[in-house]
Formats: sequence, structure tokens, C-alpha cells
Amino acid sequence: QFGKITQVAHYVPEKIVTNDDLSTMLETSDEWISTRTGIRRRHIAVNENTSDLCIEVAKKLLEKAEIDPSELDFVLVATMTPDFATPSTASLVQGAIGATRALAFDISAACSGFVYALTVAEKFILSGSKKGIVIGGECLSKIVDWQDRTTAVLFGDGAGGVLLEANDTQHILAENLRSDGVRGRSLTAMCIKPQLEFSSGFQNEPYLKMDGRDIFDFAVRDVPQNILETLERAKLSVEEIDTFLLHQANMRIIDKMARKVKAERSKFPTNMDKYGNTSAASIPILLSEEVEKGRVILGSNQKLVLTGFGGGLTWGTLVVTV
Ligand SMILES: O=C(O)C1CCN(c2ccc(-c3cc(CO)ccc3Cl)cn2)CC1
Repeated sequence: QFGKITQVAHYVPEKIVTNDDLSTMLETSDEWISTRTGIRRRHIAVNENTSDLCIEVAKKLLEKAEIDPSELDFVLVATMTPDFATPSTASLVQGAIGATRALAFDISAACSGFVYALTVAEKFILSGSKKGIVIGGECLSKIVDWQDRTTAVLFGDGAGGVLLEANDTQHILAENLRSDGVRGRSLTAMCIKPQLEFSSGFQNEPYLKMDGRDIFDFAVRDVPQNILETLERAKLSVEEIDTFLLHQANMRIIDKMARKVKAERSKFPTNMDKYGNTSAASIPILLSEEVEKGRVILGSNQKLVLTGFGGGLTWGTLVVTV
């Protein structure tokens, strides 16, 4: 059997930080941030960690699907900001919701994490599992250097996820996941280096660091081609896709990608204005909002493209019918 998305949910922390709020603590402005990125505000966790955001999503999925947690075979969390290296954030979610039968582990693929995790999740269904949850969740605010205006203005916290269930019909029509570790150091976070000879000297670099130019150019150059290749694998034309759900990193990148794949711009919903870049959470939050707005209808057989791109470097596209 194949994996089918049967429920969606998202959760963002309550506190909203606007561009104007940031301009009181950084040499930046609402004008610069909104024109260069499309971001106007972001949600920032206060006394909540990544597992807390993911637990809220998991609870919403169980509630909306009216299923008991013991029915779940797996809990996967895509995150680059786990609460701990161990226990995994997925394991914390599994314990908190009482999914006593579920295996649980995190997937580290930065902003491609959700499409990577969805693909991995389906492997469990293809080999006999029946039901599980796949969540993208981040508290990027805990690793952002709030003195660095080139990155501090870009990121936000949040989580989104789906319930994936076994179905006799194929719903993930094509996958195309890529990685290029040669360029990996263009976006780094939570660097833990070996201690020098038994010194307690702090070798670690917790902050997210990014070569914005490198990543921007990578996104515009490599991702459109990945989308077109995946559509070929699915034997679908661009026109047959109802909605393109791309990682919400930057408005200008979305504009460029729509032009490069020659698809109508109106098929590329965006919400980075409200949430900033939430890395692995951005695609599931966007999907959940599109369902909430009735623009994506579960069970309608609509064709979606889900595309992530970012740290690793990683990038990847799934063509999915819902
Ligand atoms: O000067 C300008 O206009 C700047 C130029 C640099 N910008 C960038 C650069 C890279 C990203 C980015 C980040 C990730 C990490 O999740 C993934 C994917 C992308 Cl494309 C976002 N913004 C902001 C505006």
C-alpha cells in the first residue's frame, strides 16, 4: 500500500515580533526586510521548545482524525532545532501523546526536512505500516544570532504536520530528493566541535550562520530544474499542477521559481509575510493553511508540488495528490 495524506495541522507560538520590533534592536527597517524578503512578522517561542510546538500539532492531528494515539505506527519529526540530540524530538512527541506502539526519530535535512520525512514515512507504509504522523517543527529563535541583522530578520518558529495513512492508490506520484555536501558549509547551525585536549574551552558555535548569496543563488539555479525533472517522473505537465507549495524562505525566490518553471504565479501561495522562514515547518504550515482556507481540499484528487531547499545543502520535490 501507498501513503496518503489524510489530515493536516499547524501550530505557531503566540508571541509575534514585527519588523518594526526588530528595528528597535538591530540596524534594519521594515522597509528593507519586507521589500527584500516579503517577511513582515514572525512568531517567536517563549518558554516553548521545538517538542512543545510539535506536540500541539500531533494533538491536533489526532483530534481532527478522531484516532487513538495507540493506532500510530510511526512519529517522524523533521527539525534542525531539536530540543536535544537525544532524546529525539520525535520521541518526546511520541511519549507526550501516548503513541505507545510508534517508532520515533528525527530527520535532519534543514528546510528540505519535511519532504525528506514524508518520503521516508511512505517507506514504512510501503513495507506494511498503516498510519503515522510526519511533522516539520522548528524553534529557530534559539539558534539565531540576534545581533546579526543578515539572519536575525529572516527566521521564525512554528510547526506543521500531516497524518499519513495506507491506501491502495498511489498518492505520492514522484519523488526527487537531492543533497550536495560539498556546499554544506554555506549554511551551518549548532556546530559542536571536539573539545581541545581535555580543556573545558568552549569550542561550540551554536548560532545559525549563512552565506546568503550562495544559498540564494543555489535556490534559483538548482531548484526549478528539480521541480521540472520531478514533474517529468510523474508524467504531469506544469499546467496539471493545482498548487506549488515551496519552502517559504524569500518572496523574490518564489517569484523567480514560478517564472523559471513557467507556471502561473497564483499557484504559489506564500505566508512568509506572517511567519518568516520556519525551515522544515514552512511547507506543512503552508499546506495546513491552504486546507484551512479551502484552497487545497483533502480527498479532491488535486495535484500538489511540495519543494524544499536549504541547509545540507539539500533540496527535493514531491508530486502529491491529496
Ligand atoms: O540582500 C538580500 O536581499 C538578502 C539576500 C539573502 N537572503 C536570503 C538568502 C537565502 C535564504 C534562504 C535561507 C534558507 C535557510 O532556511 C533556505 C533557503 C533560502 Cl533561499 C533566504 N534569504 C535574504 C535577502
